[in-house]
Amino acid sequence: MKKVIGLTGGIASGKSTIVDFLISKGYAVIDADKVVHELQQPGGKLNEMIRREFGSDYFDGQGRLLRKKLGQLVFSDEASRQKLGSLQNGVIREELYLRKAHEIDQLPENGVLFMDIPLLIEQDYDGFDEVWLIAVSPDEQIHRIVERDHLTVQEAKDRINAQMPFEQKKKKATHVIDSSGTIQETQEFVEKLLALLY
Ligand SMILES: CC(C)(COP(=O)(O)OP(=O)(O)OC[C@H]1O[C@@H](n2cnc3c(N)ncnc32)[C@H](O)[C@@H]1O)[C@@H](O)C(=O)NCCC(=O)NCCS
Ligand SMILES: Nc1ncnc2c1ncn2[C@@H]1O[C@H](COP(=O)(O)OP(=O)(O)OP(=O)(O)O)[C@@H](O)[C@H]1O
Repeated sequence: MKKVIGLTGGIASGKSTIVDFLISKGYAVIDADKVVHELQQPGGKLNEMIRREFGSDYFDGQGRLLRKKLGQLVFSDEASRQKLGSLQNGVIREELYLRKAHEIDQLPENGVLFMDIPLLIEQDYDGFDEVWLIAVSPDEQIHRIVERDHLTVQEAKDRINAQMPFEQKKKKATHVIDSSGTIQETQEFVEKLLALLY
């Protein structure tokens, strides 16, 4: 039987790192952040919608969305975040379900599709055989965000606070992946979960 696994976790919990590992193992993966970025680029379904709502200050001369700039606005102002959500969420959801149907069609019998969706639990995405939730402490998230994205501690906290706390998300997860150790340790644990799938 084909399976679809949802992969989720807070910001900088290690989703992309696990996705890279799954791809290296030959698994099919839909990465929601990448899909959103495609939809936001010139010609994408969201590009013009965002320009109309937020103005051309958020675009460069080639019509590309200045994501960092829009991120600074929406993660420091809840009303703007909600406005962006009302604008984008329906289009994103529709695109993700379309791609999911397409990828499932391509899967071999007993194949597994992963969907990395950061807001999977917050936004009630469904239709998964399992949901894998990555665990990381807020302190570690702040540390990683500051290191990786060169944001201030306050900016890191704003992003974390825009998401549902781990304890609440845990209720909806079938498996929890601890990412507080080394990347290798996380990968070894993921290997164990993969082995349980068959
Ligand atoms: C605000 C935007 C332009 C910032 O772009 P940027 O390149 O700086 O960040 P990126 O898209 O890579 O997201 C990084 C992480 O931020 C978190 N995040 C993104 N959007 C949100 C949000 N609305 N609420 C809470 N956390 C969010 C996620 O953990 C995500 O993995 C962009 O994140 C966006 O359009 N977000 C809303 C779309 C969305 O819901 N994305 C999540 C996919 S389900
Ligand atoms: N055990 C671990 N497992 C996964 N990532 C780790 C681990 N230890 C450190 N990291 C680091 O944490 C940082 C964040 O990882 P990654 O970019 O994969 O997170 P993410 O959840 O995809 O982030 P975002 O929500 O911003 O898209 C990276 O710099 C990664 O190298």
